[in-house]
Amino acid sequence: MPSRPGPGLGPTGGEPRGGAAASVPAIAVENVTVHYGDVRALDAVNFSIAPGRICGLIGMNGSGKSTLFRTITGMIRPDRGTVTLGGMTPARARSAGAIGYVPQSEEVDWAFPISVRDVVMMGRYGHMGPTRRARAADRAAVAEALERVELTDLADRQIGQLSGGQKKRAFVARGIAQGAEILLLDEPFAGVDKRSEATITALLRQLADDGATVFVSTHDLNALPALADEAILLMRSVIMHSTPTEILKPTNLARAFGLDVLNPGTAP
Ligand SMILES: Nc1ncnc2c1ncn2[C@@H]1O[C@H](COP(=O)(O)OP(=O)(O)OP(=O)(O)O)[C@@H](O)[C@H]1O
Repeated sequence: MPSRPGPGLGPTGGEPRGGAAASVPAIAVENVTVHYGDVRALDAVNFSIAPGRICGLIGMNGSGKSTLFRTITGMIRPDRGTVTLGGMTPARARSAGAIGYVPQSEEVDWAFPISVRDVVMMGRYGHMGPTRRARAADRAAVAEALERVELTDLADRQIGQLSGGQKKRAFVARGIAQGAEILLLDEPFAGVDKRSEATITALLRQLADDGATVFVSTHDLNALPALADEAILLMRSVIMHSTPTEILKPTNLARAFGLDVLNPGTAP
């Protein structure tokens, strides 16, 4: 993974202002098509995201958001097209610890007997070697990550005994402890109250200010301007990739959702 972009990249985004590393997209998806049997979940998806940006992913149920995340992380291999992360294949980026993934809640076994601290420690596995024995540096990174997401007091709780927002923060902490340069979050605001949503939004902004690239799916359209520098409207392929303001224009949302989702009363 190229080193994180330095001060050449503005904290709230903006185009990279030079430097070879800054010209390599953090996430590049080229012509990606994915099928599940006969179902075409993604169809010739194309876009790229520059380092240090927060990009929102918007689309109706079944539009392919989770499939796109799984393809970017390398869990799914596309039938056609390529994904590159900082110039690397997903497999290489994963083994380099460059991708952090916060899955949808339904994908996690919350009954698994593991503490919050241990979940965050999983982010350090790539740093530990085959013995997976935590060293002082690993424990310090976990403690710092827990502090950043304000979960230090709950570190010894079983992971399933957290609230929805706290669970999301635990997984964000795993990505922080890992030192992930690309963070993918699938619906981090689902089942989360406004306060936790604001905490997570502020945290993601800090991570992006530090150079991380954040790609986040959400159904909460009203949260988009505060959350993201740019956004993608997905419906099997990219309908639009622009600023949140542009994406949220009713005519554009109608292209993805087929109705005026922000002002349902005014829908034709
Ligand atoms: N394992 C699977 N086998 C078959 N079809 C699948 C599978 N997973 C997803 N699909 C289908 O692929 C399409 C895209 O699904 P995906 O889960 O990526 O959408 P999504 O945008 O994440 O939806 P949601 O907002 O409901 O989470 C849908 O038509 C879905 O039914």
